[in-house]
Amino acid sequence: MEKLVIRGGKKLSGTVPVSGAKNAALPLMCTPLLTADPVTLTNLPRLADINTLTDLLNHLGVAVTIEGGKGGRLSGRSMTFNAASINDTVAPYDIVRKMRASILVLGPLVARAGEAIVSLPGGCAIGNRPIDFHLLALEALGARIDLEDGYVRASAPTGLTGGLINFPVPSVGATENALMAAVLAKGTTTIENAAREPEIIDLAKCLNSMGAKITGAGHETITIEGVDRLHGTTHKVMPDRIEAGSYAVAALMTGGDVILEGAEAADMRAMLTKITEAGGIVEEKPNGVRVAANGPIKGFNIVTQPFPGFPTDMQAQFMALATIADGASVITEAIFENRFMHVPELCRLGADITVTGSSATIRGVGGLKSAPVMATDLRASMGLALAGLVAEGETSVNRLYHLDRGYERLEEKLRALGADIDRVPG
Ligand SMILES: CC(=O)N[C@H]1[C@@H](OP(=O)(O)OP(=O)(O)OC[C@H]2O[C@@H](n3ccc(=O)[nH]c3=O)[C@H](O)[C@@H]2O)O[C@H](CO)[C@@H](O)[C@@H]1O
Ligand SMILES: C=C(OP(=O)(O)O)C(=O)O
Repeated sequence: MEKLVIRGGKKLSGTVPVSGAKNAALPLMCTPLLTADPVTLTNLPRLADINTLTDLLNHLGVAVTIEGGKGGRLSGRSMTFNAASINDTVAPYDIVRKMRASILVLGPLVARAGEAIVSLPGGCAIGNRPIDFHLLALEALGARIDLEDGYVRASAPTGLTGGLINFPVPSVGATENALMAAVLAKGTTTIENAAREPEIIDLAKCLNSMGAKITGAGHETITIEGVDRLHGTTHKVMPDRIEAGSYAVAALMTGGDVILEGAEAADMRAMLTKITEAGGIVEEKPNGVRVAANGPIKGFNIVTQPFPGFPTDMQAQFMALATIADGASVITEAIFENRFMHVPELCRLGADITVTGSSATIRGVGGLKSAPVMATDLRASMGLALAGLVAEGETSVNRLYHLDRGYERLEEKLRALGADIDRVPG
């Protein structure tokens, strides 16, 4: 096992290239299941989750080729997926347990093959994370759902039929599954209370370029006119707004000045507003977004919400920022019931945080002090790495497999900005 060793106190400055978005890439990689033609995705990030989904697609019979790399599965950024035929409709536990987003093969498999048998993903460190909305969506399109031996079987042997899907609360994954199921259904589907995240828009763009007829992506109501078949396409994965936001926080915390190259400010409004409230400078540039410190960090309040609200995937990073603010901040986690696992670890670095229910009160301290810390999930790991960048002494962050799910070449990118950071055997 490896760990990150960070010697805090360096100001970050320069330009950091923003990678393709993990949370856009994963649903996009499921679109090839909907067509017998090849689909090429460019700007794919080099991440463990991309490998896991590649394994699952291979298992289902999708041929995957990696272009532009110097060898090795992590070296390419452009991949072509060819699902000329589907050999298997089972997503096995061994793969699904590594990555919840495996559930995204459910909708496209039922739509194309008339059946999908997917292991129930179960909960994870941040919460229970049921999949009832995914199942509700498929049932609304006429699929029969059975739960057996830890697997969900969805079947529609004569094909899906368009219908009304009304989500109780917006769900990113369930909206994506619903979209990928409805594109090949007979007739019209309406999704009410759809998630409005930019990743949904990216998925709809890709599906439309394959011949789908989707309108309203990015709004609460999405309409899909089913088509008989889809064709291949080439699609560029959107920039990762969560990765970009994480580097924005790094710039502000370290008193630095960083250009987030390729970042899309329009997708990051809620977090950029909080950067400004915390006293940072935000400047939109032709090639991205500049974030710079401008004096002491001020306290701020956050409630996580579905897009366009403040993203839960940035909560841990902003909590790290709040630990060194002048004054108190309150952060309320309203999406996942157990997403404060970084709190005790931040406290080990000297932070002053009290949690009451779903709210954390963070009283800024003069400075953090290094300690070995344990990452519990992806964004918690980034929160701890950010704290390490300002902590006095040498902080080690263990359990890097979480970070490797979602941050491409993290230590390389931070080092290029001036951080003193190494990945070492743990
Ligand atoms: C791969 C990916 O894109 N992951 C993101 C996606 O996860 P994911 O798609 O799993 O998250 P959802 O938007 O579905 O979750 C929103 C809320 O709905 C609940 N829910 C969801 C589905 C369901 O069937 N039943 C149910 O109750 C969840 O427990 C949660 O409380 O959106 C989350 C919320 O922005 C992000 O934190 C994740 O990084
Ligand atoms: C929670 C996350 O991912 P996933 O939904 O894949 O667990 C995340 O990206 O922060």
